[in-house]
Amino acid sequence: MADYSLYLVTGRHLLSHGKVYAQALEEALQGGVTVVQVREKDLDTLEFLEIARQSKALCEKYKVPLIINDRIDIALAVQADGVHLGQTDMPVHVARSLLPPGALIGVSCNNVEHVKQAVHDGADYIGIGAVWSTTTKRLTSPVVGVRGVGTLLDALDASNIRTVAIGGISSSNLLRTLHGAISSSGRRLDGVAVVSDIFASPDPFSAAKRLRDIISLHNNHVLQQRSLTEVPSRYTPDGIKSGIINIMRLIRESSPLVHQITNVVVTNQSANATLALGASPIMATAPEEMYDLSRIPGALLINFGTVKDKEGMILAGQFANDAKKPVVFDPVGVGATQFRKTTAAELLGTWQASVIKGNAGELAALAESNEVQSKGVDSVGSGFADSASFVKALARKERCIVVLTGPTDWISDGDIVVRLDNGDKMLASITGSGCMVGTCIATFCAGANLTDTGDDGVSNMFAKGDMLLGAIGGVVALTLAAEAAAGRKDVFGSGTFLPALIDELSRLTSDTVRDKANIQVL
Ligand SMILES: Cc1ncc(COP(=O)(O)OP(=O)(O)O)c(N)n1
Ligand SMILES: Cc1nc(C(=O)O)sc1CCOP(=O)(O)O
Repeated sequence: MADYSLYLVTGRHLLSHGKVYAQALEEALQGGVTVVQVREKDLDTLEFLEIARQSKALCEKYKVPLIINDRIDIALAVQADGVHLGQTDMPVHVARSLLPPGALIGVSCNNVEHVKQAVHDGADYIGIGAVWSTTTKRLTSPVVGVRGVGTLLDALDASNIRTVAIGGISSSNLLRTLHGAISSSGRRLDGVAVVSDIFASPDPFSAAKRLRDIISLHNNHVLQQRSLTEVPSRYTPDGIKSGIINIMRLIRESSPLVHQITNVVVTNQSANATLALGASPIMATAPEEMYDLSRIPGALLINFGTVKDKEGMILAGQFANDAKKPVVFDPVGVGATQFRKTTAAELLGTWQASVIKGNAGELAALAESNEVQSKGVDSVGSGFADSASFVKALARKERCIVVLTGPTDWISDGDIVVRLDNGDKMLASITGSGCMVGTCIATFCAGANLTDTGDDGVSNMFAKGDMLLGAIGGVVALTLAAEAAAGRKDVFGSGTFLPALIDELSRLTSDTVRDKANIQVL
């Protein structure tokens, strides 16, 4: 069976200055390309044939399948291994009847209908694109996005058709592409198809090798995760409490930076909550400072309550991913407007969140579920019928920790679900308590980021440390502080509750966590 993992699509016009086609192709093959497609859109037949012949000789030398784009006659003439067909090219069954038995046929797919048709037609593989925007080809269909690729993979059902993503893939977004493109049942891409990042490079060998190394890193990570069959002992209620206490100590000792791009309503109280926990807040929004901030140990919170600063949010998340810093995403009011939905999709398509936190209405909107509605930033009704299954499924889909807040808080990494029953109804009487949960989660994730053990799957590819523990710690800290504040004699209402809440965050002790945190692991 063909290995689609690094699928090169050529294009002679893209060659870097002074490069010769055959030389560039051979360097790419030496760098680890596993399939080659010859794609020439503006060559006469004779020139195309010559390029295809050269490609065939090199592909044979490196034992790599050769695919020809669009042209069945050329594929037949050079005895290529197959063809790639677009939606307006020759139908699969006609191509099949012309090609020798066993020929590979690939089809371009941009939406679920294309995918279903390709399965029905018996294609061998599909090219899903464009996953990112690209300048190599003028796109006539919308960009699918990393999360959209997962939706197309859902449409493959049990078929054994192979899949590659194409469009704008480079070494800077490959890991995000491989990690984020996953179906609800856990089906992943078989590979990625790349044009310019390899073929326009002055050094196609190094360009292909860089991509190859990222693919190996991702594959190793997947294998490592598969070998984790049991719930690790640190995720018993007592294990979790010990983990939270350890993170609390680390935050107080090391005071990590918690960079927060948040909304104007809560900026002040979020900064104070961060300080109360022992960390250092910075509420910076200018795109120009995102790189420098990402180099300082800590975590990033992106709360789009007043949806501004999108450029800064995009850059901050990308830099944080590069630096393996936690990214906590609080999509405040995402169900309220189409603009918020589009913005959330764009952000989540660009970087990998470590934790997504929201109320039932917000998370329903993100998951495109109608089970719970929102009114502005608030959730309407009593929530999900089965909150545990909901958070687990969303965590699997978004490839991160999901925190569903409410009278009971539910947290999942896609395998384990944790139920937390602390807090006080006074939290609902102040504005921004949900945003403060996000801040506390980001602060605990910053602490967890300092504890990376690098073993048994704790470290993930985009943020070092145990993000599940960080998310639980943040919720536990705020809800226990709320209980303590609400029980104080000097608290008479929401006006005195807020400062008491900040005080109690700073006074939170190991004993309180051990004795009062109400944690169940499901
Ligand atoms: C692997 C792969 N996927 C998609 C395409 C695009 O093919 P098509 O839709 O035929 O468009 P053109 O390449 O002809 O512009 C591809 N070539 N390879
Ligand atoms: C040939 C092609 N097909 C696409 C599709 O969406 O079907 S995108 C694309 C060009 C991909 O080039 P690059 O890797 O340089 O971005």
